[in-house]
Amino acid sequence: MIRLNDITLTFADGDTRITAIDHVSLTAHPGTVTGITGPSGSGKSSLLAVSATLIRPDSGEVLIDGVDAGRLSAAEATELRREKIGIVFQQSNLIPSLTAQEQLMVMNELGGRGTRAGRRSRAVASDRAAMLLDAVGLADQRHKRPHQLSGGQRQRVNIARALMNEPSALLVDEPTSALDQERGASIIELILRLTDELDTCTLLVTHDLVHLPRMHGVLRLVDGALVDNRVASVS
Ligand SMILES: Nc1ncnc2c1ncn2[C@@H]1O[C@H](COP(=O)(O)OP(=O)(O)OP(=O)(O)O)[C@@H](O)[C@H]1O
Repeated sequence: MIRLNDITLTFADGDTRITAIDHVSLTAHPGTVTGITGPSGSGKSSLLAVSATLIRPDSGEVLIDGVDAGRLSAAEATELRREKIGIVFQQSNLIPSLTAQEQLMVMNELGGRGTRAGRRSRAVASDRAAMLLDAVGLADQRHKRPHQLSGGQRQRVNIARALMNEPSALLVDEPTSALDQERGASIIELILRLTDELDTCTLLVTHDLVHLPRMHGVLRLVDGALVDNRVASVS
């Protein structure tokens, strides 16, 4: 579970400070996708970065599976990210020289001993990579490198890679921004299905309102503050 309690985050801006997140609280449960929406500059990416423990807020608590990230040392926070958090960034950041299968295998090398599955042998990791690439519809593309894949396929590899270490939290930033409507919709469907099958608590940033009715809950930000909090029946 991800729980944010009264998060405020500011950035220096000359002599003053910009408030990127303004007293935001949220709870995301396993098996659900929470959409985070709002206009450009409203704090969506900042909220995801705080949830990922990549940025420390000025105040408030970030709890990942009950662990208070604010009380961890930098090394412990890195370990928490490896074990518990899968991140899909807006820009595909695949390694150009590696095949799809190898992109996933790299995550196993980074995975700590304490992950939900522990660090696996190469054979077990290879099986999990193959299973995930199959789950994202790329079983027959696994030996291709990023330049041989379409934008939608690269995004699918990103999602599979984020799930390699069995994270309890999946954080996804604008996964459809570089895709047409149809490919975007199929990426959203994929994230919904994997969230259900793998029981992740998923936060998904999108400015595309079309996808929001499919989510279990929606948070709308304006100027860093929560203005609408729709939580559906699924919890
Ligand atoms: N590293 C930073 N340094 C200074 N200001 C920042 C930094 N990151 C974000 N901001 C500011 O914080 C506010 C929120 O930015 P953020 O990127 O979280 O918004 P967003 O809703 O994700 O925007 P977009 O939809 O355009 O990606 C903006 O005013 C932005 O300029």
